[in-house]
Amino acid sequence: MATVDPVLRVDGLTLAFGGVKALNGVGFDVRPGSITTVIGPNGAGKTSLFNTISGFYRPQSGSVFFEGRDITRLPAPARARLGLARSFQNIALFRGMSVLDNIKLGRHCQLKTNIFQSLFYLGAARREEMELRADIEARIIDFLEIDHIRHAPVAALPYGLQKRVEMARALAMQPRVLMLDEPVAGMNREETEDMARFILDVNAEWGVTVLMVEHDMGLVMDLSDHVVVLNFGQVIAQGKPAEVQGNPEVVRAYLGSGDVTELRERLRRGRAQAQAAGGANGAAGGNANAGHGVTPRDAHAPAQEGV
Ligand SMILES: Nc1ncnc2c1ncn2[C@@H]1O[C@H](COP(=O)(O)OP(=O)(O)OP(=O)(O)O)[C@@H](O)[C@H]1O
Repeated sequence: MATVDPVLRVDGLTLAFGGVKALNGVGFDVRPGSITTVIGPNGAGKTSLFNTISGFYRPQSGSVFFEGRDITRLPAPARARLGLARSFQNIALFRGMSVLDNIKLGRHCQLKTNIFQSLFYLGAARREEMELRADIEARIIDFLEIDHIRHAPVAALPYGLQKRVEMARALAMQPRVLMLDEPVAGMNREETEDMARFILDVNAEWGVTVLMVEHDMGLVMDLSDHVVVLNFGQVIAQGKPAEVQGNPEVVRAYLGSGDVTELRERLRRGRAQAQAAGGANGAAGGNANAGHGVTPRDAHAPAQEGV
């Protein structure tokens, strides 16, 4: 069977803060068109990894390849221009600006004209601005169902909508790889389901490869094609969701870290589902894939408690 070249390759990344090795020889491939998720207990190195891939941190050793090109030394904006866009764990929007203006800022990194020309609406800049506006309105705003808030200041929006606007801004960069840092952190159930649907649609309908960091294990299992598990700055397992879920080393890493919040949450969800089913089907309580209102990517894998 022919092998597919990875759209993103991380090779032997090492990053240290003083004596702390946040990343220690991290390597994995992201297949084009996939949803790949990085998980791991608190302090495992997930944020450091994201910051290194997107160009905010410079590793001491190792390389990042994007579509076969070594981008390890490229600054973050140049990576964004190549098609590597990201959102942040803590929302990084201009809160006083409208939704539309925030989204437009995302697209400016792709414009041939500079932002000052755009401001004064000169010649080609004006045409490009008009095309930009039409493109944004037609595609991204419609797609993310934020038409009704396009002129609202970001600060006035509920958290879930702000996260959606952040995703819209990242999409305005026309990425080939979209990096999402904890896309559903702090969201309620309904907001999480909406975001899960958008991630799946961005991937399936727009053909955008997704690389995300996420703690919500139900979402990870539902959405991911490939899961990479970090612990103490090293990849300790990777594979299909069901494979890593049942991996004893992964279970040990979560228990050993004392990071039992997620386990508690999974048990709580399981109990809630069992109650909702009226206790008629005891198996429902053990299925962490249920409850997100999306179809699991790894639909043929056995649903099991693991991580
Ligand atoms: N700027 C920094 N200065 C010093 N140490 C840091 C810095 N950033 C991260 N670290 C350390 O590097 C290690 C990895 O941290 P990182 O934030 O990447 O983990 P994480 O998996 O994202 O954690 P969490 O799930 O809690 O966000 C930790 O030991 C952390 O204390």
